Amino acid sequence: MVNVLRFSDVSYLRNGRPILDSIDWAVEDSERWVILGPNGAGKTTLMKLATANDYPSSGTVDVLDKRLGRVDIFELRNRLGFVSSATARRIPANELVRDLVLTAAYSVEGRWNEHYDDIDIRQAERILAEWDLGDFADHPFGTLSDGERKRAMIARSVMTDPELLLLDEPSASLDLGARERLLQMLSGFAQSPSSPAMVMVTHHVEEVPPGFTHVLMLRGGRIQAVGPIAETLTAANLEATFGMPFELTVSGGRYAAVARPE
Ligand SMILES: Nc1ncnc2c1ncn2[C@@H]1O[C@H](COP(=O)(O)OP(=O)(O)OP(=O)(O)O)[C@@H](O)[C@H]1O
Repeated sequence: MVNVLRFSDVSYLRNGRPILDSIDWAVEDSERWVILGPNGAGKTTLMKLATANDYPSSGTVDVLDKRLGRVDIFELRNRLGFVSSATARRIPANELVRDLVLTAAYSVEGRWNEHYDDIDIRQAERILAEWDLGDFADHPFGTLSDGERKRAMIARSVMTDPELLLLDEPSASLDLGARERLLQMLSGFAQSPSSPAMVMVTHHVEEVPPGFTHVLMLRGGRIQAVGPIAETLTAANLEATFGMPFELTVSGGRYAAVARPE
């Protein structure tokens, strides 16, 4: 087992306020983590540190065995896959889906005059099929539905064989069918031994894909609960995290939570 991410006593302060407070957390290469918490809990800030897009105010963050502050972050970012609504906004609307995936191998957004190797072209075709995008390969990114865009961004992020894949709210804004289709794919991907370590942020227990192994629950910048999902994602921990009582059901590896009448 290899640590791909390690936060040691990490705090992140802005305007004298702790946005993350004394976070101790480690992710191993075989693990798939869900980060769960209410609005403003600090989830996006945690992802900024995990993707080397910011630095802690105190404590240490190690990403793929490299200490933030001591490593060339551009070299590190080539070993990470990251999908968020902000990364999708940077994609030119006229970029073809095939090129979107292919250009990841060359760390560019928007095809120019690069020459692509056959091995990269074959890898892109395989990944497009895997994420059910074969029919959209020649469509411009700007014409895709939200669900297709999410799949296209994930396909791009796995093109480089990242050692750690981070997904910030991949199911946000999707309709029920698109959400379920994406969850099935994420679940299959999470359960493949050849997949990288994964960390996925969500607000909703219904969006936890079966196959995810661990959960970190955040509230007000502090860890409320952390550990293997089966024993940590409980009604009591949801109440501590979201500040109200829930009835939690688990069926076929899927979670559902509704407010418990008081
Ligand atoms: N650079 C900053 N300066 C000041 N406050 C900040 C900064 N970054 C984040 N915050 C504040 O820190 C808190 C946590 O923000 P963050 O975006 O990490 O939460 P989140 O859990 O991702 O929320 P959401 O679920 O709504 O996306 C919020 O109250 C936010 O306003």
